[in-house]
Amino acid sequence: MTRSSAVSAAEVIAIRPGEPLVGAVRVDGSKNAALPLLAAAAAMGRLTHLGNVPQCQDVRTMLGLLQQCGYSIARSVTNPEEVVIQPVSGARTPPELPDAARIRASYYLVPALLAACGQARLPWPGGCPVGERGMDLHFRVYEAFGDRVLLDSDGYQVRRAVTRTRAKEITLPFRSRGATVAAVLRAVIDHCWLTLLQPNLSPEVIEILAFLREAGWEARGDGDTIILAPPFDSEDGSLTWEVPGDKVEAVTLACAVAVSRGCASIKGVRAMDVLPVVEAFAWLGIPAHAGAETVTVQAIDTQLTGQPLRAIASLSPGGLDADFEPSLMALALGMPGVHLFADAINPGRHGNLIPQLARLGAVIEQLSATQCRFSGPQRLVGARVTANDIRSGSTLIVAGLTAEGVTTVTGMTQLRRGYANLPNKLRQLGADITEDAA
Ligand SMILES: CC(=O)N[C@H]1[C@@H](OP(=O)(O)OP(=O)(O)OC[C@H]2O[C@@H](n3ccc(=O)[nH]c3=O)[C@H](O)[C@@H]2O)O[C@H](CO)[C@@H](O)[C@@H]1O
Ligand SMILES: C=C(OP(=O)(O)O)C(=O)O
Repeated sequence: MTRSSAVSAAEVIAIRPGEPLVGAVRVDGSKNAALPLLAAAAAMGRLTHLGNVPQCQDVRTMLGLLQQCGYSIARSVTNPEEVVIQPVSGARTPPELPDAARIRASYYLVPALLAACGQARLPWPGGCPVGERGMDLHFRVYEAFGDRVLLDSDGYQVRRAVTRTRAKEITLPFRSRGATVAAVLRAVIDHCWLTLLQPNLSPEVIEILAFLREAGWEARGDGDTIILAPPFDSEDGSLTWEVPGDKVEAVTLACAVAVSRGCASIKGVRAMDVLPVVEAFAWLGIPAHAGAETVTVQAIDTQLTGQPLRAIASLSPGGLDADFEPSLMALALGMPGVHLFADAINPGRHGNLIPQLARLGAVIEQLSATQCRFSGPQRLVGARVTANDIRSGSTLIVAGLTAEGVTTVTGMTQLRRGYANLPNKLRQLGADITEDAA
C-alpha cells in the first residue's frame, strides 16, 4: 500500500499547520454532477461512455444501484474514471434497493426504473444528515405526469402512468435541484415536450441539459424556464460525455491555499462554476483568477480589505451554492470583519459544523439553526473533531491547516462519500496531513 492510499483509507487524519500551500493540483470529476448524469444515461436507455467519473463512495454506491437495476456497468481498466453504462433489455420486476438509503441521489433513479420496470420502489434517501430533506416536489412532478405515488415509513413507490404524456408544463414551488432533474428525466422517458417553470439552473442541471442536447434533444434553460423537446427521430447510437470537474473540491482547495497564504493552481474546473467564490476572494482581498479550466490563487499577495463576508446559500441562478458555504466559513474565520453565514437549504449543516469549529476555539454566534455571525480574525487551536457530513469534513481539514498544534478529524467515512481523496490532493500542495494512529 502506498503512503497516499494509506492516508485516504484512514478513519482519522491529523493535520498540522505548515508552510504555505504551493504547486498545482487537478480536481476529480464532480460527485454531484456525476450522479444525475449516470441516472440520465440510464433513463436515456442508450449505451453511454461517461468520462471523468470520480471514485468517491457515493458514486460507487450509485454504480452498484444501477447494476442492481439491471444495467451493465464497466470501468475502463486503463482509465478507471471512464464508466460504460449499458441499458437493460426487456421488462423487469422492480428491484429491492436497500443501498439507496445510503445516498441522497438515489432519487435520481426513479425515471430509469419507471422506464425499465414501470415502477420504482425505493427506501427514503440518505446522504448527508443535514436536517429534514423533503421529496414532496419530486412526487408532485411524477403526479403531474399521471404517475401514482405511494408512501410509507420505509420509503416510496412510484407507478408509471398507463398513458404517455406528450407535452407538459410544470411550475416548481421553489428551485429544487433534485426535483428539476426529476422533471427533466421523467420527460425524457416519455419523449415529452416539457416546460418547467422556476427550475434549478445550477451547473449540475445545465450539464444534464447539455447531455440531452448531445442525445438529440432540444434542451435549454434560462432564468425562469427549462424547455425540452424530444428528438424528431428516435436515436439509439452510443453517447460519450465527460463529467465536469468538481467545483466544490476546487473551492475547498482554493480556501486551503488561501488560509495558508500560499500560491497554487487548481486545474480541471470550469471558471463559471466557481465564479461566486472567486468574487468572494476578491471582496476579501485575496488575489484569485478563474481561467478556462484553472483557478489560480495567489494568496501570498493578499491585501486584506477588512470587508465582512456575507455568504448566503441560495438556489437562485448565479447564487452561492450551499456546498461552497462551509469552506468559506473556515476561510472567513481568519479574515478581519464581522461575517454573516447562512444555509437554509441544508438546515442541519451549521449544527453539524459549528460545534466542531468551536472545539478548535472558534467563537461563532448562532443567530438561528441556519444563520450565524462571527468576527475575525480568530486564532484556532488544534483539537479532536468529527466530520458529521461531507462538507463539514472538508471544512474542518481547511480549518486544521490554520490551527496551532494538531487537529485530528474523525469520521472520514463521511468525507470519502464525497471526495475520492481530498487529503492526498492537499498533500500534493505540501499540506502536513497524516494518518493518525487512533
Ligand atoms: C446529491 C446532491 O446533488 N445533493 C445536493 C442537492 O441536495 P438536495 O437534493 O437536498 O437539494 P434540492 O435542491 O433538491 O433541495 C433543496 C432543499 O429543498 C428541500 N426539498 C427538496 C425537494 C423536495 O421535494 N422537497 C424539499 O423539501 C431539500 O430538503 C433541501 O432542503 O442540492 C443541494 C443544493 O440545492 C446540495 O447542497 C446537495 O449537495
Ligand atoms: C449534501 C451533499 O450531499 P448529499 O446531498 O448527497 O447528501 C453534499 O454533496 O455536500
